[in-house]
Amino acid sequence: MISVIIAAAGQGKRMGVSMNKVFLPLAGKPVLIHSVLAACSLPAVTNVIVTAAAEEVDTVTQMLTKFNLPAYWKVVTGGSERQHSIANALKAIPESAKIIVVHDGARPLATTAMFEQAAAAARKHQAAIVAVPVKDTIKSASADKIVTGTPDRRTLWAVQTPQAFDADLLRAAYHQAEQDGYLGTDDASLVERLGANVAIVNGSYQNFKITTPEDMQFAEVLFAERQEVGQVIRSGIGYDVHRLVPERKLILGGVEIPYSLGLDGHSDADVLLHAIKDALLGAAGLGDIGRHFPDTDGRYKGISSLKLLAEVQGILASHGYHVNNIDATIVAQKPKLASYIGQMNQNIAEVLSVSVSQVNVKATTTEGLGFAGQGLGIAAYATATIISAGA
Ligand SMILES: Nc1ccn([C@@H]2O[C@H](COP(=O)(O)OP(=O)(O)OP(=O)(O)O)[C@@H](O)[C@H]2O)c(=O)n1
Ligand SMILES: C[C@](O)(CO)[C@H](O)COP(=O)(O)O
Repeated sequence: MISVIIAAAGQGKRMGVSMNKVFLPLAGKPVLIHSVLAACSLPAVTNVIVTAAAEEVDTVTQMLTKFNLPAYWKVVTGGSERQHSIANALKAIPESAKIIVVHDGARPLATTAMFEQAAAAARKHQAAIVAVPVKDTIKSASADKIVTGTPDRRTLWAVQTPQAFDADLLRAAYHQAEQDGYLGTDDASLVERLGANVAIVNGSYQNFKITTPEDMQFAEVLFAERQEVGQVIRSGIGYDVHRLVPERKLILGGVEIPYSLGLDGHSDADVLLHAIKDALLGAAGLGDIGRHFPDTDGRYKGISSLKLLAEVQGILASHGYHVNNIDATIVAQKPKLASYIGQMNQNIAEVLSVSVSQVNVKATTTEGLGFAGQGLGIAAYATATIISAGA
């Protein structure tokens, strides 16, 4: 189980704008959201703690709510220095966390691979940082700008985030730093003080910290490039069956259809939308509706499947996907569905924010064969294609 801390409680003074730099829009999303989503792209991440300045807690909360994160999240108030912010966030991490990954909200270009490699190295070595070899010659200098030394560049690394740690080790390091009044500029430096080894995993020169206005311009270019290069189409399949029973409404594609029987189920039993949702989640590699909306959860009793379709759309959006097209077939001997299909297409298109031409619902009988043919139940098949903006 991995817990993530995202540091976003700074002021962004060097950016020279009137708002916190992590709120600035970048490739259609705030900088902070890119950083959070990069961290959440690791399946083992179960919770995310975001630090925010006291006066920005509401703004950050609203922002995270809007982007419908795939993991549990919480916003905590930061401190006057980054280290104080992380110390506050540590208090909100569950005791059960094994690995804690710390990441700057201002590093939106971190990749899933960086998080994976840092976490794997932390499991092996207890502590790991993402870093790149320095390219320039580095000098030390006195306050009056006289060079005092030239360290051997071959031993120097420019350190980034994510930084990943054994949870107990990181807690001990922060405790010790507080006792000693030590203030470091990254998390690993606190762990180094305990004598622990910190492993380096290769970062990327593109994983820079957004600090000054030209960083925003450069990041825009890199995101645009990723979008072009990395855009992929994925497809998914969904199938569902519900039993026809008396005293239930028959709802298909969000349309209530007059019939003597209705579909039985925990929700409104809209078999068509269930198949479509499974196809969408399958296309995104995100499991199925049973995983996201278990029928053991009372919140979903009788719920409109259109509402859950909207939630699935939000989950996909938060993973950087949008819907390309849906094709679906309802298998029902009775009632005749042709006159309702236009409305089903419209309902689905509206919820998925696509045009009606991207949704194609069909219906068929089975010539009296099988459970559908005998009128015992209705089945639905769906396929979906979605487009990702790339890694
Ligand atoms: N008290 C602080 C200071 C910084 N940060 C976060 O730590 C990351 C790295 O810090 P930095 O780039 O220095 O951000 P700022 O402090 O916001 O920038 P500046 O120094 O230009 O004011 C940022 O995502 C920032 O929001 C934080 O959580 N709490
Ligand atoms: C943690 C860090 O991003 C590693 O490079 C960096 O040290 C943060 O420093 P800042 O002073 O908060 O910019």
